[in-house]
Amino acid sequence: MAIVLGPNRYGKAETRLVRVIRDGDTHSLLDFNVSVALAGDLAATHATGDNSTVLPTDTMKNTVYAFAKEHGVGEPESFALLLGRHFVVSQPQVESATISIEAYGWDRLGPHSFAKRGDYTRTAVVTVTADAAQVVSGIGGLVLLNTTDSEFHGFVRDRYTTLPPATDRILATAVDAKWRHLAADGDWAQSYEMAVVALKTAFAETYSYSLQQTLMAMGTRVLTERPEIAEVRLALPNKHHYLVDLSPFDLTNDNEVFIAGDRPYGLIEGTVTRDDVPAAIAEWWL
Ligand SMILES: O=c1[nH]c(=O)c2[nH]c(=O)[nH]c2[nH]1
Repeated sequence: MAIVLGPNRYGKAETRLVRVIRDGDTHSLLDFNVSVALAGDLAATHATGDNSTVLPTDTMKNTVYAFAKEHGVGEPESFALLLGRHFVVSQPQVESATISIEAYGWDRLGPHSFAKRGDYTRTAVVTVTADAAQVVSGIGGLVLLNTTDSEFHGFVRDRYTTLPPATDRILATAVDAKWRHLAADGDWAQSYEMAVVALKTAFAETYSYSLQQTLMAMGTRVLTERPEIAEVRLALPNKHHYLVDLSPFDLTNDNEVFIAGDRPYGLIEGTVTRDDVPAAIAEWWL
């Protein structure tokens, strides 16, 4: 029996980068959280602490900031590809580089004034190897709610089941979604905007008998409308809204007054994929 090192990677997580682009008096702002993870020939440092193939994580952080100045920052997918390719090309021991970016939105208030969008974030996870690149885009924390057109009944009942069947309920969720692109180039801004429109439209337009059905409809809509996307992964928390019992006050409650539940919550997760696309080159998670 031997004990061996299994899969491993390392990098600098959550480098916070704010880049101001000045066009005279009119400025724009990009606000990223960048994580770098490198994998490759790292046996020596794990075995003996021989760091001769270890690019310091501190250097990765510096590279993020220097690239923001030298190359500028645009779409998160483009910046992630630039960084990933740099580490694979410049460091022979690096076999794969995964760059993950969360992009925080700022709404313009004036030529150089902005208000932070407090809700959802845009994400990009790019994996680069010597001969391939994989781009995964996504959104996190997009809260959606339908006040009707949602039912849930016909479910399994056992001796612990108390949930009453619902023929008209609130359906609410905070969408975490990621989608894998077929190619490593594209119009990232347009693709992202239209994928998000597809997710929102499918949520709003689906008459739902379960959040699972809504998940499938959302993933299907993205793939139907966006030929550049191979596969969509969704995690949909069921943000339960409970009808308040107003009968002690001699009041009716015809689906008008709710308690917004916090936890626990149902968590519905699934992948919707085309059946004729190449497999992912690297594992990716939601
Ligand atoms: O859309 C739903 N799916 C479920 O699986 C489930 N389970 C539950 O208690 N409520 C719901 N709602």
